[in-house]
Amino acid sequence: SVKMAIKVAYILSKIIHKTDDFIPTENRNSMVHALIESCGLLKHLCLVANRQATDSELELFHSPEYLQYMKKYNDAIECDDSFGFGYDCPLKQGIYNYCKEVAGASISAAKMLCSGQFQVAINWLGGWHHAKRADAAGYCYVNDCVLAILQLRTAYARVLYIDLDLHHGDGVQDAFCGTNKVMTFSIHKHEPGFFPGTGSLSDTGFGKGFRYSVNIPLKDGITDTPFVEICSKVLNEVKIKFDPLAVVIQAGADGLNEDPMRSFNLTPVGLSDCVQFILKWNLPTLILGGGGYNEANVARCWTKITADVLNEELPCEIPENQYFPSYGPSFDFEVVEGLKKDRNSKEYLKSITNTVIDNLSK
Ligand SMILES: CC1(C)CN(C2CCCC2)C(=O)N1c1ccccc1/C=C/C(=O)NO
Ligand SMILES: [Zn+2]
Repeated sequence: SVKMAIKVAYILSKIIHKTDDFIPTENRNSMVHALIESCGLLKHLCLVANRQATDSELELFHSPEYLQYMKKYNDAIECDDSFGFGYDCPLKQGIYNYCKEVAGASISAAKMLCSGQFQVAINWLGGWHHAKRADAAGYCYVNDCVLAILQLRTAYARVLYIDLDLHHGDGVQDAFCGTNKVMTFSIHKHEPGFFPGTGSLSDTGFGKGFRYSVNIPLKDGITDTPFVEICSKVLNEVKIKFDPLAVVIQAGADGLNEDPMRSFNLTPVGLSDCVQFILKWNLPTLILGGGGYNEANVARCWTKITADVLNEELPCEIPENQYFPSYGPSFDFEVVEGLKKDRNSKEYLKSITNTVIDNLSK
């Protein structure tokens, strides 16, 4: 089928290397951008210089005390464990500037969609879905997903949030669990003791938001085909029932094979197929990053998603770029499908699909 060329906004940060300091990886965000650039994709994108979020923009979701605490420690080098900081979320110098940069990028991307000038906006620096109003969690300090959704809600009456990360998008679900203007859909690993522990089948929202939280809890080992199949089946029902006017996709890549999380057997093809299924709706769509700790595979995945959004071909091999050695020994774009045992039986997948679709039709 002939695909129309669509206008795609891509948020550029001048301090992208600084954002790498706040994820437990080496140069991840810089590698993503360098690979996208070396594949010649920037000329097809509308590059938007990032603008840091203001304090008042961050306060649209986060508590002033929480932000004040981060501001205070922005220049310091020690911290205590209040507000969720401490082991999982070390407070580092520049933390507040990092939050403003990342949140600003997701808000800027959302603003591009509100202007009606773009069909898709991409911010690979964003996707930090665990952060709470006054609590850092799961290595997330500012919930840029929530701030982007709030921005989209100024122009769109109903916004759908879709979380493809290995982990449950709890911070976003909590933020909107009481409203029927934002539906949150999250497909994730759900096993005893696996972070954050929420997002079970019975986790469907409260009050006015009842049945506006959709959760697909999975076991280890799922592969591309059943992942794409369950996503498209349930999202098809979500589209009919909720009739969204804008969409936010968190494309966290820690479900890929060879990720240190060692959980799912996904490849970039599976994640990109999910994104393509959603883009067929022709709705204003914001694409964010998220988890993903095998830097080279995250870069391969998000570069493939960017190329597929543009309907542009990828080169066969990894082009010369600053981080070329990280792509050895294959030096190509392929991430092979994992061989871990798939603990999601056909019966299990069928039963959760039916339950979720039943919930949607009540
Ligand atoms: C500290 C990191 C983020 C990294 N990591 C692994 C991967 C590579 C080295 C250890 C984790 O398990 N983490 C976490 C620790 C505590 C709670 C949550 C997470 C991850 C959240 C996430 O990805 N959400 O989408
Ligand atoms: Zn994750």
